[in-house]
Amino acid sequence: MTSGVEALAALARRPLLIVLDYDGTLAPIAPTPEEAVPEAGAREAVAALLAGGRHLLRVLSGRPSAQVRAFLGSPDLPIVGLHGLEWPGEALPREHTRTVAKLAAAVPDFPGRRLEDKGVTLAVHYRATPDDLAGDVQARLERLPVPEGWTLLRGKRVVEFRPSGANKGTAVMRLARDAPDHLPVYVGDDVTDEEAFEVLADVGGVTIKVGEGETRARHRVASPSDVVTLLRTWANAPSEEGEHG
Ligand SMILES: O=P(O)(O)OC[C@H]1O[C@H](O[C@H]2O[C@H](CO)[C@@H](O)[C@H](O)[C@H]2O)[C@H](O)[C@@H](O)[C@@H]1O
Repeated sequence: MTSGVEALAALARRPLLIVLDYDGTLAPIAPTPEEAVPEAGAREAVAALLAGGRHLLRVLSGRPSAQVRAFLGSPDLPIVGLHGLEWPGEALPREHTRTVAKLAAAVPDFPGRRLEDKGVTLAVHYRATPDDLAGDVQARLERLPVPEGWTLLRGKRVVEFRPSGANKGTAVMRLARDAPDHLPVYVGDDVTDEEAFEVLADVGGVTIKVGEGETRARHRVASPSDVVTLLRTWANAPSEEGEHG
């Protein structure tokens, strides 16, 4: 395990496929989803990498892609949303609406409860739940029946019901297959990002965990601020031939 931005700077001598999570990676965790604005400099660093054209950049988020786009701008940035269920130019699976409604009806009330119905998944947030109740609330949520063919995800003060199959691991592998001449790099901070870390490690990709906590990633940076520094560094790095861009 390496730590810090310096150890990762030289990677950009090769063309990279940079796949970024959003919450906790490009934006500090905030009290509500609406308040999770990008880290200072993140929008500019994303734009610089896209403009440079040497590296490929993708965002892979649990959010609907439109929310991420609203935060980041950059209309040309490809965004895969909903943990790999939503792909640019492809229709969303619509057969899950009734299951999501049933799941929402089964979620017990608790202080600070917030349901986020994303159409094909359901997130149950408990960030606004008092700390002394959060452990019990999490345990109750994790005991809810999970429909056949669905998976319960654990995240930062959130649990999420999602159809099985698509996940950040399968999504990052699809992105990597579509860019065989680029070294895949995945940067993320949360439990769902571990799915991407696991599969990328198996194919020689670079895996970077943001923040503390156990991880399968091989590298670590401390914060979204470090992620911005890293993206800037890569945007300005010389290529193997010693040229910029
Ligand atoms: O895959 P990501 O881009 O990291 O998205 C994961 C979830 O992020 C959001 O929730 C988390 O961030 C919120 C804002 O910082 C925070 O309030 C919440 O407690 C976190 O769980 C988003 O609301 C979810 O839809 C995403 O799945």
